[in-house]
Amino acid sequence: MTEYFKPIPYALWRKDKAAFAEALGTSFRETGFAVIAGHPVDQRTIDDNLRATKAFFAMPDIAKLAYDGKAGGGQRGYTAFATENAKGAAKADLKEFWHTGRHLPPKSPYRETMADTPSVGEIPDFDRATRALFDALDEMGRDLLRAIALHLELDEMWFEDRVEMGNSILRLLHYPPQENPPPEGTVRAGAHEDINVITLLLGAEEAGLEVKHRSGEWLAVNPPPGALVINCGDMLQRLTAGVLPSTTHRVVNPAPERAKFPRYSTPFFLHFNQDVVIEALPQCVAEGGTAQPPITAQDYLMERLREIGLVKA
Ligand SMILES: O=C(O)CCC(=O)C(=O)O
Ligand SMILES: [Fe+2]
Repeated sequence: MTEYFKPIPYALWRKDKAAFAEALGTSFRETGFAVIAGHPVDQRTIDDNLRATKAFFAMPDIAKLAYDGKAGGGQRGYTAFATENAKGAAKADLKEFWHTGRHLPPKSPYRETMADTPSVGEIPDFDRATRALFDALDEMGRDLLRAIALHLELDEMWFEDRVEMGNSILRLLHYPPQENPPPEGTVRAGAHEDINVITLLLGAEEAGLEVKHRSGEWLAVNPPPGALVINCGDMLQRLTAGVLPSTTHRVVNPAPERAKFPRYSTPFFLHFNQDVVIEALPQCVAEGGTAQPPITAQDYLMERLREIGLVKA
């Protein structure tokens, strides 16, 4: 049987760039996903963020709703339980979440489309801990993009100035325990694709994440402790004319013996700068990919947010 999601050691990137790029590219082409072992994000940064996350979601609804991000399409702050739905799905997901966005300099032109993240006064370490994890994953994401660039026969730094002010988002996710069976047909996260360039996901050790292989089979992703899951989003798929697929994935409800446990996971959605034009790479078209018309990252994001119910049409 093919061994999917075999952890790729991050240390290989330091030792042999070509070998790492090849391993990452092969995994992405096959499943749209990869698992990275020995990632460089400091455990303390992860632990502090998780502590802040748990403290936030433990607050009463009324306190959380003071940070409601609805007016801004849920791109910053809090989105309440059962609000977001997967594209085309009738039922909302059994999750609540928080979004931290990029911290922009006061005069940045990107302020027009990228809002500030609200500060959470009730939890003294919240702003610092979430910002620290945002920055660590932003840095690691840029490093991974260098490997992806090599795989795509681009200059290693090709992505660098296209993502440095990207509208990236750190999502703190809370899937509450399911002590009573949830309503028929509802799941923790319905089948969907991510909108962005790449996603770096922490916290998928608690079971539930499944990836739809092109054979139609749902594959469970069970990263070992300390590993990080990464996947291609729609923007990378569009850039590569489908050569690197943005694979459908979901989070299924827990098995009965885990139903009393919550699930906390933390995807970092790495985005392009809003004004980047996403246009199919000729080398990907040449190898059989299907090009779509060029579109700016901002226009594409708005189109997709309408589809998932975060921005009303
Ligand atoms: O919670 C997870 O493991 C995955 C979450 C996810 O796919 C998403 O929020 O886009
Ligand atoms: Fe996702």
